[in-house]
Amino acid sequence: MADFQLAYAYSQFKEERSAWRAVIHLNLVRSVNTILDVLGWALSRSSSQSQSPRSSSPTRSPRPSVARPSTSTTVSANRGASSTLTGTTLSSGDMLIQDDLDGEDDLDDDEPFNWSSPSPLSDRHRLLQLRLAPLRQVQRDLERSLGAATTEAQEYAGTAAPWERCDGAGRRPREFSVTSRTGWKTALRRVKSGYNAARRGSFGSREEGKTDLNYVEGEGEPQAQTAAEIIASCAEDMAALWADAGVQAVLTQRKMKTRLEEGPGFFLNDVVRVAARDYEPSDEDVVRARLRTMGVQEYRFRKGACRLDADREWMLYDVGGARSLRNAWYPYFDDINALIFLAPISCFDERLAEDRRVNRLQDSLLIWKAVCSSTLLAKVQLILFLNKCDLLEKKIQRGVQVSQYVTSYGTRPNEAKAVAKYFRQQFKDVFLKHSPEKRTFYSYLTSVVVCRFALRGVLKLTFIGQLQ
Ligand SMILES: Nc1nc2c(ncn2[C@@H]2O[C@H](COP(=O)(O)OP(=O)(O)OP(=O)(O)O)[C@@H](O)[C@H]2O)c(=O)[nH]1
Ligand SMILES: [Mg+2]
Repeated sequence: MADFQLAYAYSQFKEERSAWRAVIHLNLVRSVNTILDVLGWALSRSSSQSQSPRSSSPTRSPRPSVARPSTSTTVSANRGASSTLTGTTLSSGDMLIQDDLDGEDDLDDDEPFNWSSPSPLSDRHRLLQLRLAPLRQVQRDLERSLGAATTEAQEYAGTAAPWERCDGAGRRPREFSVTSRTGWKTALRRVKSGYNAARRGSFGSREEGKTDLNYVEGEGEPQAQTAAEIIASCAEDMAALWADAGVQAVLTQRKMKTRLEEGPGFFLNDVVRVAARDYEPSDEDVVRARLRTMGVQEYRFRKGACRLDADREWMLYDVGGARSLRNAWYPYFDDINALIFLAPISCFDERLAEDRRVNRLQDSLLIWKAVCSSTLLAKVQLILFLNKCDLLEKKIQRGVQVSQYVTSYGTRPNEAKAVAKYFRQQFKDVFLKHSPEKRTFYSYLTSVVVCRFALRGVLKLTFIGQLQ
């Protein structure tokens, strides 16, 4: 969303930019804490291995098994539309997706590391662990000052990997998010100035001015400042942690390295700059930051929407993509000109955070199908962005085989261009089969982080062509 603001409401974007510091700090600290979790787990593994190679951790709690569907599932282009946007109806059809994805959750707590001995971990790593321990509290404080604590739902994201912090049943806590009840913009403003900003938005409706926010006025700023101080004092250790060969070996072995680096909101490569006391986020940082939206956010753009109609006001609604929030989209469907649908096509080998059994690409295609079939949207121009092409390219370059996850891809070349073309065709087939009325298929391959100016061009074309 930040990309849209950057392209169309730059002054507003600039105003909010410094407030993003807390979000970016939170992104950074979350990455470090994730690494510390893996490291802690690996240290306990390596010490128990050195004592008794086959013994398991005494603190290990049993993990429930996840029911898995059979060998592969199919995204159908033939079936009738699902009546809700949360539907995950599967049937035989076009794109076959393998259920057994990368196996990242299949790690056994008892599984030893395949260290080429000796273990790359030592007391130095325990020291780093200790020195970075204050970042746990920093994460909690930042989440609190951004408003999450008051609204976080008790939602769990399936079975946790062994290194993840879990409740007694082995379930992982949900990803940090800011809901529209507080409004992330409000949270940002609060962090920036402690100002009791107007509360806006309400979950699942277009009403404004709801005041169900429960926070202490002015609390955010001091907490964010303290967090920034601690982060600055931990900068060297964070950099050392990320640069450490032993840590990198653990992350690589646990398939965490690329997941972290290619994941959203990754700032560890910029740790020195981001952790500095005088850090001010750049435009690029804000675009790269991850702040999950839950609910619906409203944006107004006046000028610059298009050259031919500079004074027209544009309303843009950004909806949270999480499964539990999709029904909140409906109130917006009856009165819009265009719907921009972003489908991250690099996610063909990933699972939903909300349900680790569901492939992300498959999920996108199913929502796309529901959107295409909706009679409420029959006259709305649908614009499809097949996004995260840069990550798709990276993944393929490091040897990930698409056909291993999307079995229907068959023997087509394992090249980003061909893969993107194939995925685009799947979305197009669904569009053509399920649109209640004849309409043109508009789709664009995008990488919003890498080429935001290209995106800007695309958007201009789209708005001029379709919304006037
Ligand atoms: N590398 C890369 N990262 C991207 C791209 N598009 C988005 N991201 C990153 O993905 C993260 C999530 O982006 P958001 O726009 O917040 O995601 P969202 O789809 O709104 O997700 P919800 O708010 O949960 O619905 C951010 O860290 C972005 O920088 C892309 O094309 N390439
Ligand atoms: Mg969002």
